[in-house]
Amino acid sequence: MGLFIRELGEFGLIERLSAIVARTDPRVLVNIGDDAAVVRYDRPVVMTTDALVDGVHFRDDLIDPTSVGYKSLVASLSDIAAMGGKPLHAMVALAVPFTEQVERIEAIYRGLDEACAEFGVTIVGGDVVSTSGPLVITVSVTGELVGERPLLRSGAQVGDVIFVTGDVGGSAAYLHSKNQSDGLHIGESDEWILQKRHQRPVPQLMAGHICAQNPGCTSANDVSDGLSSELHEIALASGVRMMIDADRIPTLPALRHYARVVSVDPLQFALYGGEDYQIVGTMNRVKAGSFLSLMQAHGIRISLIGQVKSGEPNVYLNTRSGIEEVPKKGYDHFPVGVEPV
Ligand SMILES: Nc1ncnc2c1ncn2[C@@H]1O[C@H](COP(=O)(O)OP(=O)(O)O)[C@@H](O)[C@H]1O
Ligand SMILES: Cc1ncc(C[n+]2csc(CCOP(=O)(O)OP(=O)(O)O)c2C)c(N)n1
Ligand SMILES: [Mg+2]
Repeated sequence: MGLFIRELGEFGLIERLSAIVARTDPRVLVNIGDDAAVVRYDRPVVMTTDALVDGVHFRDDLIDPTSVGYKSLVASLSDIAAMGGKPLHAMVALAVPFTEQVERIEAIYRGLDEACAEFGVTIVGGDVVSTSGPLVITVSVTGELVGERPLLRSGAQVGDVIFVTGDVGGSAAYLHSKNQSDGLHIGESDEWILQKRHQRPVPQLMAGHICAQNPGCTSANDVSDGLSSELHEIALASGVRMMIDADRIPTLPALRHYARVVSVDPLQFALYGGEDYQIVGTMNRVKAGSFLSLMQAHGIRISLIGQVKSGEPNVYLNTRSGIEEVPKKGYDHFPVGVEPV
């Protein structure tokens, strides 16, 4: 049996956790240990926060605690990327059950630290409280805008092309496979590929920088709730219609293979799954060629998946059998009309 947090106490835990994430950063004037942190920024500040709840955002049998920590930071970095920002500092608030073991929280912090090191972020503070409910990790990140302006959801123009980075649906396919009762639908190497999408998503920071510095990029949104949901957000904020081509939506061979085995349309995962942490956005058609080349020169996979049209804000899918409306579904914490279980 490991050590329980109540044997260590609040301050003992904070001491251990801050040792895991300690780093020196010339921008940090006051680090962990005082009433608040003080940092120095030279440019407009971008800030975001996301809470992750045990049982809702992660579950022991789907993800290891180090990856939970890693992914908790990535979820916020992804929002900063989609705004055209460079993440710099983070705050982490933990609501910890009385029965929690120190080992698990330390593992989460090792994952947070891993992501901090990889993406140049310093954790400058946080909070620890007890709870009679599940573990909640709230990560807030601040950074600076890299370009002259933030990337918004509201700038899409009629005639623009729609782009998405990387591939979508892999994380949701992994969750789906783990929720199958017989669990034998997936080969080992495909499972490993999809597991990585779920457990270790990559925030599209470089793609966000390139978008922010290109005046032809008219809107951007990160894919947390699902491609459909994010496209609907852009359509609504910009007052445009989005038309996407089913055949151009980028999915992994491992996802398509799994989808075939379980007889699910791969687009179900790609459009409505979520937690892809890719960037979807719109781009002036004339500037699209050089934009694509620059992305590719940086090793970023990017696909043009459709066009922006005029009309009532909505999203449509062009398939081989015709054009259909894409429902605005995706991950919703409080779906209307669904009674809690
Ligand atoms: N409790 C809240 N108080 C104030 N603003 C909130 C709250 N929850 C969400 N928001 C804001 O609403 C907007 C949409 O949130 P959300 O759907 O979570 O975006 P995302 O998918 O990018 O994380 C964001 O600007 C977010 O900051
Ligand atoms: C145990 C478990 N069930 C379901 C999911 C899938 N899931 C949970 S939250 C979510 C959407 C993203 O989270 P949210 O809090 O809506 O992020 P935001 O849009 O605010 O960035 C998804 C797809 C998961 N990761 N783990
Ligand atoms: Mg959010």
